Amino acid sequence: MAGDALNVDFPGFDKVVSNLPYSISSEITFKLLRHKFKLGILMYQYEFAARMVSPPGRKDYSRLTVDTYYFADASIIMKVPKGAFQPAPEVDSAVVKLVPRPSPFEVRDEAFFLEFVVAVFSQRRKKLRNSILNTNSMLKIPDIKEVVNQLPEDFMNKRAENLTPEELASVANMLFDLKSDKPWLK
Ligand SMILES: C[S@@+](CC[C@H](N)C(=O)[O-])C[C@H]1O[C@@H](n2cnc3c(N)ncnc32)[C@H](O)[C@@H]1O
Repeated sequence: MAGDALNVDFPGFDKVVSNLPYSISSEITFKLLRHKFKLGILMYQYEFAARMVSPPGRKDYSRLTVDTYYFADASIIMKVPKGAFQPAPEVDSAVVKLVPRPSPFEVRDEAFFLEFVVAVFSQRRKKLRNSILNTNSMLKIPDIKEVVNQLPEDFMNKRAENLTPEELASVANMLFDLKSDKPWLK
């Protein structure tokens, strides 16, 4: 493959091994996760790798974490200190193993779920109720104020950063059903 990895269509492959350009870690990872492959061994800046595998409730837990978990099992298999390179860079690195698999939780609509995750993590310090209200230009839910009042109170009062991927998916599923005129509430 030749060219800008962000602009060319990836060819078919089973395995990807790469010392990635750290400046495009996010874009390349989101693109890769949406590609079909069996195994990835990828080196990232350590802080980025930590965000890929963070548990909920930590500062590293992010859209990247949930997106990664939705598409793949990810684990840090090796920390690579800056001193391993000559000349030494300014940052530590980590090798991540990515094993794509079906999502461990059900989403009613993949595109909507992934957009919901982008929306609520764009306001990660806000309670879910407000982050949904504030990002409805992305989510496009009719009668959003009424809808959020009917969603589970305990989820609405938490921040996205404190909800597991499964919990986020359950809220996204309820919203999607309401949006598609299939009220689960009645
Ligand atoms: C960290 S270096 C790794 C170089 C080499 N593979 C190695 O392991 O020594 C990342 C490489 O990605 C290239 N690169 C940066 N942005 C790219 C892009 N958008 N598409 C393709 N390659 C890119 C850089 O030029 C650089 O050669």
